[in-house]
Amino acid sequence: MNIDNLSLDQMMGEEIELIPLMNEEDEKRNKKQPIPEILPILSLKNTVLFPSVVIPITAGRNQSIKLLEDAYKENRIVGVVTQKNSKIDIPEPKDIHKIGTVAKILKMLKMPDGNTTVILQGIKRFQWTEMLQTDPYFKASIIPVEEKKPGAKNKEYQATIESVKDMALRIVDVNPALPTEASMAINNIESSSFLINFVCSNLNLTIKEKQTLLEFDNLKDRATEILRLMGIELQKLELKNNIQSKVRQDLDQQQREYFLHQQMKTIQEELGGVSSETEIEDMRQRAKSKIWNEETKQHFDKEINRMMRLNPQMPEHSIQRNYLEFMLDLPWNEFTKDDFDLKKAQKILDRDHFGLEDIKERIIEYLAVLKLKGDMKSPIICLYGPPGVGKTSLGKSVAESLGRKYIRMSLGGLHDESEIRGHRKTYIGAMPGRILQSIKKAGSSNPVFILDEIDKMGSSNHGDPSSAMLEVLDPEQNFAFYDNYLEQGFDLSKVFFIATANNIADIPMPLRDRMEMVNIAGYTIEEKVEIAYKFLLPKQLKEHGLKKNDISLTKKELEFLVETYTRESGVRNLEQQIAKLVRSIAKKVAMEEVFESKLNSEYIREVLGPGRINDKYENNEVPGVVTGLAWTRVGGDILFIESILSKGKGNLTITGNLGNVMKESARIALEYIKAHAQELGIKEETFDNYNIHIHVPEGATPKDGPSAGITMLTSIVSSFTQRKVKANLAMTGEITLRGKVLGVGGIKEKILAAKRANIKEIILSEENRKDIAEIKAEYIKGLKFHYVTEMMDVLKIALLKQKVKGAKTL
Ligand SMILES: Nc1ncnc2c1ncn2[C@@H]1O[C@H](COP(=O)(O)OP(=O)(O)OP(=O)(O)O)[C@@H](O)[C@H]1O
Repeated sequence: MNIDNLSLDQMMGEEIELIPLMNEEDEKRNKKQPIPEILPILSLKNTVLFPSVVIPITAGRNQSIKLLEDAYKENRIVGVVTQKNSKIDIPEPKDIHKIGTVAKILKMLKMPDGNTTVILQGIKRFQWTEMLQTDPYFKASIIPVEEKKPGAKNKEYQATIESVKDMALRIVDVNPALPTEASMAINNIESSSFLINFVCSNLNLTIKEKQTLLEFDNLKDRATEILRLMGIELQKLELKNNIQSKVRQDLDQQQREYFLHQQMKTIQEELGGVSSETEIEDMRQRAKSKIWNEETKQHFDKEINRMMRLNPQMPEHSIQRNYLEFMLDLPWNEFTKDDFDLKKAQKILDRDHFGLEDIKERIIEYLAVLKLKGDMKSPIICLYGPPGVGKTSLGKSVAESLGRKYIRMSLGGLHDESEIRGHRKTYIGAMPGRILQSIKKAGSSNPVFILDEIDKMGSSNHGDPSSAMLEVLDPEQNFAFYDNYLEQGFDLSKVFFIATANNIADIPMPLRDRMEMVNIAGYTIEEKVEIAYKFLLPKQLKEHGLKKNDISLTKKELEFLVETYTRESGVRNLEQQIAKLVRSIAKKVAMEEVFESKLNSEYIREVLGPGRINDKYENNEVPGVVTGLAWTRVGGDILFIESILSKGKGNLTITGNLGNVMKESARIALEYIKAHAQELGIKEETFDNYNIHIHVPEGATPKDGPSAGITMLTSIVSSFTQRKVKANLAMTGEITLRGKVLGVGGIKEKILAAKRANIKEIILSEENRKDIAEIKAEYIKGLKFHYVTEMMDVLKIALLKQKVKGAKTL
């Protein structure tokens, strides 16, 4: 047996007329309807019928069908109650509620499936008192139960009714399952009790809740309760709607993105480009051949998965792609095989460089240790010396002889630590550090890596690059060099670093401690001529596409070239001058002009211009002019110190763009001379009657340092005594007020410069004797050294008894 609600469709079937809504009149009529004292009782499983409400019912149980048929034939009045438990098929009197609603059968239809459908309208509530019959259906004696309805003037009740109406309309509004016509129906309801019962009947409530509502005797209480239940329902509906719309939005967004991605992929493929998926797949394939440790592998997987999640149109996508490309491009644990044939190495070094025997030997020793020990733990070599002496090119030869890749990185002007270590990749425009960029370029993890101009590295508020360099150069740390961009340690321990510098004093101390310093001082004129003859000229001829006998330059012409057109310790400028000459001939060859392949000094002058006469020792005819030796970043040089007396009040003037230390030397010298005037044969009043002016040409070049001390001393004494300075003499040394001569630096370069300038004798501090001992005999051939400790000794050697021609009497 089965009693169910009729669906809306069925209700709208042809044979059912639409039941007009209840108005006050209908209600009154209903109330007056006589109710018999004994009624057939129809039990419903899932429905509670409220007074005045019209509902369709389908009866499936035989008893119910019989009941309805009998009642329909009689007065069409039945008592409708709800079962306490809807699961019971054949209920007994104890299984049904006591309170129900008397109903009128408005219509009865026989359905094709054998069921009977009736349209019932609730009339008023009742309570059954005694069950008189249970077979074939329930029949019981009943008493009507009146409802208490507050009057029209009860404001609270009216307000509650208004709220019920508003709330009902809102529920219709937010519940997508309800047709919008429902709000029209609600608006048309005039009777307050019908409104309450209509809402009770149609609201989505449990049967138990509906039965409780039905059992409220006071309509106001029923209204209040329904209001509460509607509030809950409304909240539930709104929550559900919110969730649904959010889910829908998320889905819409995802679908949209998926759709757009697909479109983009197709467009990219049409244009012949590579889609992001293909790119990622390529990268995964490339990663398979990489020699990575577990940690790096995991890192790569994590990062590539991240890339997959990124939208290819977003800038993050290309940042991520660049990062992964960089990881893949780096030569992780990829090495070139070393060639440890040291004889061959020696040959290559000799083939490319003239002289430099000590340095070459040191390099071969280094390679020997590398061959035997197999690691690079020995300190890094730093070649230092003036520009153009072959520091960088030596590194290149080392790379060739070992069969390693060669890279050079200039550290000059580097101020920022991140240039070495890179920027964290979260920054826009972030890049890896230059060390790893160079390694990537080299394509192997063990190249010969020249760190050029390590002394020119500065520091700024962006951090000190030298601290990052410490990690690079320290064999204990560089097996896991951390680059901020890569976010991984990279092994630099197999890299053969060679650093170069011009001035070791400018290399930060901690860096200097980690390197083995090897000095390349510079070349003598003879050596330069040899280098030009054997290396630079053939190299330039080759570079300009000329044949060997297109140009012939004898050593004599080369010497002229060196002396007239270059002023340097190295050979870079010389190489440039040779290149100019070679170019001039190349032009003639190309234009098929007739030319003389043997280049003489006239031709050189024609191409290179008048040239400049190098500073050479001049003469000793003028008092107060003494030759000093200076050290500059470009090597050694000679310099003249001049002093002159003029009538005055004993003032000292110093010119020539001198630094403080040099000015102090002048003052020390003068005070020393004043203190020892008698010994030196100078009248004391001379100091008060004459001004002395000391000048060091060339004024445009800044000069500083203490090494001109003895030169200034000699110059001032020569001016005050008008004594001649020994011919072809030069000197260098620091002075003290006590009269001592201290040692100075840059001796090798100074000696070379002195030789070039035609100096024959040199005064040095005793402390510098050891430096001279280190210089090869051929460099100092023809030079005479005087080692002194006292300033008086300098004067004894430097000043002749003889006065200059036309000497003044002071
Ligand atoms: N002893 C030498 N034999 C042959 N060629 C040399 C020698 N010394 C230098 N050269 C040549 O001189 C040129 C300049 O040398 P290189 O660039 O190595 O100088 P550098 O000392 O590294 O200078 P910088 O300090 O400016 O870097 C190169 O072409 C190099 O081959």
